[in-house]
Amino acid sequence: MDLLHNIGVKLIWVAVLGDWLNLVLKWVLFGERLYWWQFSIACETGPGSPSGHAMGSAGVGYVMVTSETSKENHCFNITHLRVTSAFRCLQLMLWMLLGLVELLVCMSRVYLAAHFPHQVISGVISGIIVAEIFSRVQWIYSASLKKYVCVTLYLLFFAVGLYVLLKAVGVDLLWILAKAQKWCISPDWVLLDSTPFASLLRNMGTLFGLGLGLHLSGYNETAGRKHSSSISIRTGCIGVSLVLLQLLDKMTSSSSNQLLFYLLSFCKSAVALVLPTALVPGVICWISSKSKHEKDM
Ligand SMILES: O=P(O)(O)OC[C@H]1O[C@@H](O)[C@H](O)[C@@H](O)[C@@H]1O
Repeated sequence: MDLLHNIGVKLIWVAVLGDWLNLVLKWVLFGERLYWWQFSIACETGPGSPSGHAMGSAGVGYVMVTSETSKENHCFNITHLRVTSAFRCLQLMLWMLLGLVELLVCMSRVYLAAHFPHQVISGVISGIIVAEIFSRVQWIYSASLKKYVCVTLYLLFFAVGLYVLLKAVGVDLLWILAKAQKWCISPDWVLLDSTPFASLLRNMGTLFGLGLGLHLSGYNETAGRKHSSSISIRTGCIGVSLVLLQLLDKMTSSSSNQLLFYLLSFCKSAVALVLPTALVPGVICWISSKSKHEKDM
């Protein structure tokens, strides 16, 4: 397993678990929002505390900066005692960049009146905590498909169970959805894909897709199609994956049937991970090895 592979895996785990935790915290904390219904991009259907935008960007940004600085450490081949000034400068610049990005994200959410200041600050802090916890977790890099399926099901049933349990005792966790439907200036602004269950299914699809993609790419490698060596093959995989992901992103499903919408949301997110991790590299390597074989004959 190389370093870049591990960084990619950690990024997705932090993004998914961070967003899942954001959903649970929002349900538990019941955070009110300000006047979020006055802008289309801020007409959110989930409670306000902690901010999902602040939490997600902080968690993912923290992983990127810490991984990049340790990767540079690896590239420069330097010991802890002999850290060069260029390396320190790079570290400082990356941390400053992350600070600036977070400042802009938080200010924009408060400016749009989607959040109170304490909600964006708690979002940044909780995002960093999630990322820091995952920097100590090692089993994610070698988790089997079975483990991915178990974690996906556990997270899904935990969130749905919490919703059903609280509903049974008279607490409606979707209270802010009704508010959005009542107050957002245009009904078109209330998008089904911003609802808590759409976000839950999207995250579960992403985690399952990652597990499936890694499992299939492991199968590709044992089948002799090693797709990590050639730069041209890697570039081809990135290019084709980006085009296919753009096409996938453009696919929308009708929101008239909510259950079907959530199911398709799960499938779309899973496919978005299987494509670049297994399908595209597998097919490109198969084509290239076939043409090489034909040339040799
Ligand atoms: O809490 P915020 O900053 O308004 O963010 C809301 C977003 O939070 C994310 O966690 C969800 O995945 C999105 O579906 C949702 O739109």
